[in-house]
Amino acid sequence: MPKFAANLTMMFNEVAFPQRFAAAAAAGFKAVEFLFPYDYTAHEVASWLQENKLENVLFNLPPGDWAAGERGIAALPGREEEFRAGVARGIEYALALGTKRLHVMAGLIPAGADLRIHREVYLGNLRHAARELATHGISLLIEPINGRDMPGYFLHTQAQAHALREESGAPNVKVQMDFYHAQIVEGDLAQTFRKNLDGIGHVQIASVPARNEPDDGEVNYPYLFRLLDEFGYEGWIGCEYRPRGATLDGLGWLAAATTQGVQK
Ligand SMILES: O=C(O)C(=O)[C@@H](O)CO
Ligand SMILES: [Mg+2]
Repeated sequence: MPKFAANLTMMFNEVAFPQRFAAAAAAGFKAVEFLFPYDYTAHEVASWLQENKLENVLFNLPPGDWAAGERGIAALPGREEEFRAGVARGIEYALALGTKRLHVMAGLIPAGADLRIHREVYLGNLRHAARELATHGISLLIEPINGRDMPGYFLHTQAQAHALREESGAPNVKVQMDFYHAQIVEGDLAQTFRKNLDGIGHVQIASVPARNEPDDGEVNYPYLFRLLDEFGYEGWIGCEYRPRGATLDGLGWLAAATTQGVQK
Protein backbone atom coordinates (compact mmCIF):
# COMPACT_ATOMS: atom_id res chain seq x y z
CA MET A 1 0.00 0.00 0.00
CA PRO A 2 1.43 3.46 -0.84
CA LYS A 3 2.37 5.37 2.29
CA PHE A 4 2.89 9.12 2.40
CA ALA A 5 5.82 10.88 4.09
CA ALA A 6 5.75 14.62 4.78
CA ASN A 7 8.65 16.50 3.23
CA LEU A 8 9.75 18.80 6.06
CA THR A 9 11.91 20.96 3.80
CA MET A 10 8.88 22.11 1.83
CA MET A 11 5.88 21.45 4.08
CA PHE A 12 5.04 23.00 7.45
CA ASN A 13 7.22 26.03 6.76
CA GLU A 14 4.86 27.98 9.05
CA VAL A 15 7.19 26.84 11.85
CA ALA A 16 10.95 26.36 12.21
CA PHE A 17 12.49 23.04 11.16
CA PRO A 18 12.63 21.50 14.67
CA GLN A 19 8.90 22.18 15.17
CA ARG A 20 7.89 20.69 11.80
CA PHE A 21 8.18 17.15 13.22
CA ALA A 22 5.39 17.76 15.74
CA ALA A 23 3.33 19.56 13.09
CA ALA A 24 3.61 16.61 10.69
CA ALA A 25 2.72 14.11 13.41
CA ALA A 26 -0.29 16.21 14.48
CA ALA A 27 -1.45 16.21 10.85
CA GLY A 28 -1.42 12.40 10.89
CA PHE A 29 1.89 11.61 9.16
CA LYS A 30 3.81 8.59 10.40
CA ALA A 31 6.94 9.35 8.39
CA VAL A 32 8.98 12.32 7.18
CA GLU A 33 11.74 13.12 4.73
CA PHE A 34 13.88 16.25 4.38
CA LEU A 35 16.79 17.49 2.31
CA PHE A 36 19.52 17.86 4.94
CA PRO A 37 19.79 17.27 8.68
CA TYR A 38 23.33 18.62 8.99
CA ASP A 39 22.51 22.01 10.60
CA TYR A 40 21.57 20.03 13.71
CA THR A 41 23.23 17.23 15.62
CA ALA A 42 22.12 13.70 14.78
CA HIS A 43 21.07 13.40 18.42
CA GLU A 44 18.73 16.41 18.13
CA VAL A 45 17.07 15.17 14.96
CA ALA A 46 16.71 11.66 16.40
CA SER A 47 15.00 13.08 19.47
CA TRP A 48 12.44 15.04 17.33
CA LEU A 49 11.64 11.83 15.48
CA GLN A 50 11.28 9.81 18.65
CA GLU A 51 9.22 12.40 20.53
CA ASN A 52 6.76 12.44 17.65
CA LYS A 53 6.84 8.71 16.85
CA LEU A 54 7.98 9.44 13.31
CA GLU A 55 10.07 7.38 10.93
CA ASN A 56 12.64 9.17 8.77
CA VAL A 57 12.47 7.59 5.34
CA LEU A 58 14.95 9.75 3.38
CA PHE A 59 17.50 12.55 3.43
CA ASN A 60 20.36 13.59 1.17
CA LEU A 61 24.09 13.05 1.44
CA PRO A 62 26.03 16.33 1.83
CA PRO A 63 25.71 18.19 -1.53
CA GLY A 64 28.87 20.33 -1.65
CA ASP A 65 28.43 24.07 -1.12
CA TRP A 66 24.64 24.38 -1.41
CA ALA A 67 24.59 28.09 -0.50
CA ALA A 68 27.05 28.78 -3.33
CA GLY A 69 24.74 26.98 -5.77
CA GLU A 70 26.23 23.49 -5.83
CA ARG A 71 23.73 20.64 -6.21
CA GLY A 72 25.78 17.59 -5.35
CA ILE A 73 29.31 16.55 -6.21
CA ALA A 74 29.00 12.86 -7.17
CA ALA A 75 29.68 13.55 -10.86
CA LEU A 76 32.35 16.20 -10.33
CA PRO A 77 35.96 15.18 -11.03
CA GLY A 78 38.46 16.16 -8.32
CA ARG A 79 35.88 16.08 -5.49
CA GLU A 80 36.17 12.35 -4.70
CA GLU A 81 37.79 12.80 -1.29
CA GLU A 82 35.11 15.27 -0.19
CA PHE A 83 32.48 12.90 -1.59
CA ARG A 84 33.78 10.02 0.53
CA ALA A 85 33.81 12.17 3.65
CA GLY A 86 30.19 13.10 2.88
CA VAL A 87 29.22 9.44 2.58
CA ALA A 88 30.68 8.78 6.04
CA ARG A 89 28.82 11.79 7.48
CA GLY A 90 25.55 10.70 5.87
CA ILE A 91 25.92 7.19 7.30
CA GLU A 92 26.62 8.60 10.75
CA TYR A 93 23.28 10.49 10.65
CA ALA A 94 21.39 7.61 9.02
CA LEU A 95 22.44 5.25 11.78
CA ALA A 96 21.35 7.70 14.47
CA LEU A 97 18.01 8.37 12.74
CA GLY A 98 17.28 4.82 11.58
CA THR A 99 17.12 5.99 7.95
CA LYS A 100 17.19 3.30 5.25
CA ARG A 101 17.48 5.51 2.12
CA LEU A 102 20.02 8.21 1.27
CA HIS A 103 19.72 10.33 -1.85
CA VAL A 104 22.97 11.35 -3.55
CA MET A 105 22.92 14.41 -5.80
CA ALA A 106 25.05 14.25 -8.96
CA GLY A 107 25.91 17.92 -9.46
CA LEU A 108 25.75 20.63 -12.12
CA ILE A 109 27.86 20.02 -15.21
CA PRO A 110 29.50 22.96 -17.03
CA ALA A 111 28.25 23.52 -20.60
CA GLY A 112 30.46 21.77 -23.14
CA ALA A 113 32.03 19.42 -20.57
CA ASP A 114 33.05 15.91 -21.64
CA LEU A 115 30.12 13.92 -20.28
CA ARG A 116 32.06 10.63 -20.46
CA ILE A 117 34.44 11.90 -17.77
CA HIS A 118 31.57 12.96 -15.49
CA ARG A 119 29.84 9.62 -16.04
CA GLU A 120 32.93 7.65 -15.02
CA VAL A 121 33.45 9.75 -11.89
CA TYR A 122 29.77 9.41 -11.03
CA LEU A 123 29.82 5.62 -11.42
CA GLY A 124 32.97 5.33 -9.30
CA ASN A 125 31.41 7.43 -6.55
CA LEU A 126 28.11 5.53 -6.74
CA ARG A 127 29.91 2.22 -6.36
CA HIS A 128 31.88 3.48 -3.38
CA ALA A 129 28.82 4.92 -1.62
CA ALA A 130 26.70 1.85 -2.39
CA ARG A 131 29.34 -0.44 -0.87
CA GLU A 132 29.58 1.65 2.30
CA LEU A 133 25.80 1.92 2.68
CA ALA A 134 25.24 -1.78 1.98
CA THR A 135 27.15 -2.73 5.12
CA HIS A 136 24.38 -0.96 7.07
CA GLY A 137 21.44 -2.18 4.96
CA ILE A 138 20.89 1.32 3.48
CA SER A 139 19.84 2.04 -0.14
CA LEU A 140 21.49 4.72 -2.26
CA LEU A 141 19.00 6.71 -4.32
CA ILE A 142 19.61 8.70 -7.51
CA GLU A 143 17.01 11.13 -8.85
CA PRO A 144 16.55 12.58 -12.34
CA ILE A 145 15.75 16.30 -11.97
CA ASN A 146 14.22 18.56 -14.63
CA GLY A 147 16.52 21.03 -16.34
CA ARG A 148 14.10 23.94 -16.04
CA ASP A 149 14.33 24.00 -12.24
CA MET A 150 17.96 22.90 -12.11
CA PRO A 151 19.75 23.82 -15.34
CA GLY A 152 22.88 21.77 -15.93
CA TYR A 153 22.00 18.95 -13.52
CA PHE A 154 23.69 15.74 -14.63
CA LEU A 155 20.73 13.37 -14.38
CA HIS A 156 17.51 14.14 -16.34
CA THR A 157 15.70 11.06 -17.58
CA GLN A 158 14.40 7.91 -15.95
CA ALA A 159 16.12 5.80 -18.62
CA GLN A 160 19.48 7.46 -17.94
CA ALA A 161 19.11 6.84 -14.20
CA HIS A 162 18.11 3.19 -14.61
CA ALA A 163 21.00 2.59 -17.03
CA LEU A 164 23.44 4.02 -14.47
CA ARG A 165 21.78 2.04 -11.69
CA GLU A 166 22.29 -1.17 -13.64
CA GLU A 167 25.83 -0.29 -14.65
CA SER A 168 26.76 0.43 -11.02
CA GLY A 169 26.26 -3.28 -10.41
CA ALA A 170 25.12 -2.48 -6.86
CA PRO A 171 21.76 -3.96 -5.86
CA ASN A 172 21.21 -1.24 -3.25
CA VAL A 173 21.34 1.57 -5.86
CA LYS A 174 17.74 2.56 -6.64
CA VAL A 175 16.01 5.36 -8.50
CA GLN A 176 14.02 8.05 -6.71
CA MET A 177 11.18 8.69 -9.14
CA ASP A 178 9.88 12.19 -8.55
CA PHE A 179 6.69 12.38 -10.62
CA TYR A 180 6.96 16.19 -10.74
CA HIS A 181 10.34 16.08 -12.51
CA ALA A 182 9.43 13.03 -14.61
CA GLN A 183 6.28 14.70 -15.94
CA ILE A 184 8.19 17.85 -16.92
CA VAL A 185 11.01 15.91 -18.60
CA GLU A 186 9.17 13.08 -20.33
CA GLY A 187 5.62 12.30 -19.14
CA ASP A 188 4.32 8.73 -19.64
CA LEU A 189 4.41 8.34 -15.85
CA ALA A 190 2.34 5.19 -15.43
CA GLN A 191 4.13 3.11 -18.06
CA THR A 192 7.57 4.34 -17.00
CA PHE A 193 6.82 3.47 -13.39
CA ARG A 194 5.51 0.02 -14.30
CA LYS A 195 8.51 -0.75 -16.52
CA ASN A 196 11.02 0.22 -13.84
CA LEU A 197 9.19 -0.90 -10.70
CA ASP A 198 11.95 -3.21 -9.43
CA GLY A 199 14.56 -0.45 -9.67
CA ILE A 200 12.51 2.25 -7.92
CA GLY A 201 13.33 2.86 -4.26
CA HIS A 202 11.30 5.98 -3.52
CA VAL A 203 8.62 8.17 -5.10
CA GLN A 204 7.96 11.90 -4.69
CA ILE A 205 4.94 13.94 -5.77
CA ALA A 206 3.79 17.50 -6.48
CA SER A 207 1.46 19.17 -8.93
CA VAL A 208 2.83 20.16 -12.33
CA PRO A 209 3.75 22.84 -13.21
CA ALA A 210 3.22 24.73 -9.92
CA ARG A 211 4.83 22.19 -7.56
CA ASN A 212 1.99 22.59 -5.06
CA GLU A 213 -0.39 20.03 -3.54
CA PRO A 214 -0.97 16.97 -5.80
CA ASP A 215 -4.59 17.91 -6.40
CA ASP A 216 -4.35 20.22 -9.40
CA GLY A 217 -2.41 20.64 -12.62
CA GLU A 218 -1.59 18.21 -15.39
CA VAL A 219 -0.95 15.00 -13.39
CA ASN A 220 -3.89 12.82 -12.26
CA TYR A 221 -2.57 11.67 -8.89
CA PRO A 222 -5.65 9.75 -7.64
CA TYR A 223 -5.25 7.55 -10.74
CA LEU A 224 -1.49 7.12 -10.12
CA PHE A 225 -2.02 6.24 -6.44
CA ARG A 226 -4.43 3.48 -7.47
CA LEU A 227 -1.94 2.22 -10.04
CA LEU A 228 0.96 2.16 -7.59
CA ASP A 229 -1.22 0.05 -5.38
CA GLU A 230 -2.13 -2.30 -8.22
CA PHE A 231 1.52 -2.59 -9.28
CA GLY A 232 2.36 -3.60 -5.70
CA TYR A 233 4.63 -0.63 -4.88
CA GLU A 234 5.48 -1.02 -1.21
CA GLY A 235 7.75 2.00 -0.75
CA TRP A 236 7.10 5.51 0.50
CA ILE A 237 5.70 8.49 -1.37
CA GLY A 238 7.39 11.73 -0.31
CA CYS A 239 5.16 14.81 -0.40
CA GLU A 240 7.77 17.13 -1.86
CA TYR A 241 5.55 20.09 -2.64
CA ARG A 242 5.22 23.74 -1.64
CA PRO A 243 1.79 24.22 -0.07
CA ARG A 244 -0.26 26.94 -1.80
CA GLY A 245 -1.16 28.39 1.59
CA ALA A 246 -1.22 26.91 5.08
CA THR A 247 0.04 23.31 4.95
CA LEU A 248 -2.94 21.93 6.90
CA ASP A 249 -5.45 23.70 4.65
CA GLY A 250 -4.01 21.87 1.65
CA LEU A 251 -4.21 18.32 3.01
CA GLY A 252 -7.62 17.53 1.56
CA TRP A 253 -5.99 15.39 -1.14
CA LEU A 254 -4.44 13.18 1.58
CA ALA A 255 -7.75 12.77 3.37
CA ALA A 256 -9.32 11.76 0.05
CA ALA A 257 -6.53 9.28 -0.72
CA THR A 258 -6.85 7.80 2.75
CA THR A 259 -10.62 7.54 2.50
CA GLN A 260 -10.21 5.73 -0.80
CA GLY A 261 -8.07 3.22 1.07
CA VAL A 262 -4.77 4.25 -0.48
CA GLN A 263 -3.00 4.85 2.82
CA LYS A 264 -3.10 2.27 5.57
O1 LIG B 1 14.33 18.65 -6.22
C1 LIG B 1 13.98 17.52 -5.88
O2 LIG B 1 13.04 16.97 -6.39
C2 LIG B 1 14.70 16.81 -4.88
O3 LIG B 1 14.31 15.73 -4.47
C3 LIG B 1 15.83 17.59 -4.43
O4 LIG B 1 15.33 18.38 -3.45
C4 LIG B 1 17.01 16.80 -4.09
O5 LIG B 1 16.72 15.87 -3.12
MG1 LIG C 1 12.51 15.16 -5.60
